[in-house]
Amino acid sequence: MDLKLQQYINGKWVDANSGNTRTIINPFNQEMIATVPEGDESDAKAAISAAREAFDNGEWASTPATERGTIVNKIASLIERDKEELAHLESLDTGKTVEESRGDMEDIAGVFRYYGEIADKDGGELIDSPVPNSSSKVVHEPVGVCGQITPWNYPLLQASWKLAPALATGNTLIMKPSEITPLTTIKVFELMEEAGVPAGVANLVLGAGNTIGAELSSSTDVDLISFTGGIATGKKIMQAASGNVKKLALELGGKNPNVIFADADFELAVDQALNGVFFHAGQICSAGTRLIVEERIHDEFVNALVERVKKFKLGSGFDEDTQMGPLISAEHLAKVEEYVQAGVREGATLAVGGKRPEDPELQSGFFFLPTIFTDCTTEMSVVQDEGFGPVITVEKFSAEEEAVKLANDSIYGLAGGVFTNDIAKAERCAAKMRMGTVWINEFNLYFPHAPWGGFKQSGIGRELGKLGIEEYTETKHIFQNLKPEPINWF
Ligand SMILES: NC(=O)c1ccc[n+]([C@@H]2O[C@H](COP(=O)([O-])OP(=O)(O)OC[C@H]3O[C@@H](n4cnc5c(N)ncnc54)[C@H](O)[C@@H]3O)[C@@H](O)[C@H]2O)c1
Ligand SMILES: C[N+](C)(C)CC=O
Repeated sequence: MDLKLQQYINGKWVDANSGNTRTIINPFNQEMIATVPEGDESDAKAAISAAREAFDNGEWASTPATERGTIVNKIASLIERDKEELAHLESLDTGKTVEESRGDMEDIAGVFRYYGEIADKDGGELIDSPVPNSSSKVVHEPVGVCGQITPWNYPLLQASWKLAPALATGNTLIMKPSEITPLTTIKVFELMEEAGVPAGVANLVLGAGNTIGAELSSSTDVDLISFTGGIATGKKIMQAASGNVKKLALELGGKNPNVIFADADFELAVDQALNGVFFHAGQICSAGTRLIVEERIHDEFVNALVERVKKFKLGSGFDEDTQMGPLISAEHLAKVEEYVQAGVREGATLAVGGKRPEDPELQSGFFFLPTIFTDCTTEMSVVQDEGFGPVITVEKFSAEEEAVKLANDSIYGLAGGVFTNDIAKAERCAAKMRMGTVWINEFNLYFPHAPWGGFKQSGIGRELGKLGIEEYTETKHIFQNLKPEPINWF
């Protein structure tokens, strides 16, 4: 593998201080793909200190935004140049199909391009000061040293949403990718070095969350933590970050409703409902795993889903006809199995799937059959909890208000969908659905220009779009008295 397989701290490629390593495996066949350093708190501290020094010396923050934008744009071009290699690495590491990974790499290049282009578009704002003989302006400055922690399901995509705006706005950073999927993030650090990101500005530490992630979250030298991952980890990070009242951006989980009205285009809704869940084997924060179907079409809709699901081709992400790859790990597979068993115990009906496949060719991988539960009710754990696997629950409704109530009956509020040909009805539902993204006659679409994030326990803050830049800036008001005079109070 033509990859450095090291950490990147203060402009140098280094092993872990302890000399420890971790083996990275392919979830399709459990073969070893690579051995990478397993850093710990001491590596995190070295990276924090490099990022602190690089921020405090002021060089990167005071580099003209146009120049920073040029570097971020160059990273986009290098990702486009190395797209095939990156897609191959992502599929090896995650098991997703190489076609999906290619799409991810295009999205990732697009994110760097978007932030590269808008890096120099914020010239601040002049305020019409109410005080005579004064000037008043608002400027945006980088937050400082940013800790960035990412999950395994979209390793490089989630990293790009953090790296690109942080660099464009003049911050310095320490990235910690998921310990089980670090390869494409390592590769992008090679590309960032090639693009001219100065030493110390972007640092990469590899290893576990409870060591490196915890150090980043609690360090008083880190000014902001941007985290994407599960709710339980997000809560720990919030607590650890309180020590120095860090700024926090949290992108957490979802149990996302997809409301299908009887007047929807039937074939479109079936197709999008399947894509919305089974893409990447359901390991998507915004997967539409909670189907809410109008009673009149419920049976026909479920039958159509089941017939399509039975024909899915599971296999290696590198086989052209594979539609769904494995889950990420043995541990995650065991969690999904337990989640499904809980659904059965609680009285949901298994319409299809519910177990590992029997195909001998899939026995070395972490495969789980696409699964549909019917007869679901809101209090069931499979309806309320994020399973993060290829599992749909189906509930019925008969009135619009009931559909919206079901959709909102969740601790989550990441995303949701509505399928109907009645545009007024779609707009009414979208207005009442309490989530960060609502798709109408669409599911799981995102692009760099529009913000992404969750209501309720799905998170705090927004990534992407102009709000994605705001996460990485502090706002400063500068007031100048142009005719100063003593106040003569004391
Ligand atoms: N909202 C979004 O945009 C979005 C996107 C992708 C994934 N997710 C969510 O991510 C979850 C799946 O990812 P996961 O299993 O990797 O999540 P996770 O919370 O287990 O791990 C995420 C990251 O946090 C690190 N971590 C673990 N413990 C930590 C600690 N104590 N302190 C600091 N860091 C720690 C991990 O090492 C990893 O890098 C799902 O819940 C999914 O919905 C959300
Ligand atoms: C945010 N997204 C949809 C790219 C990945 C969620 O897991």
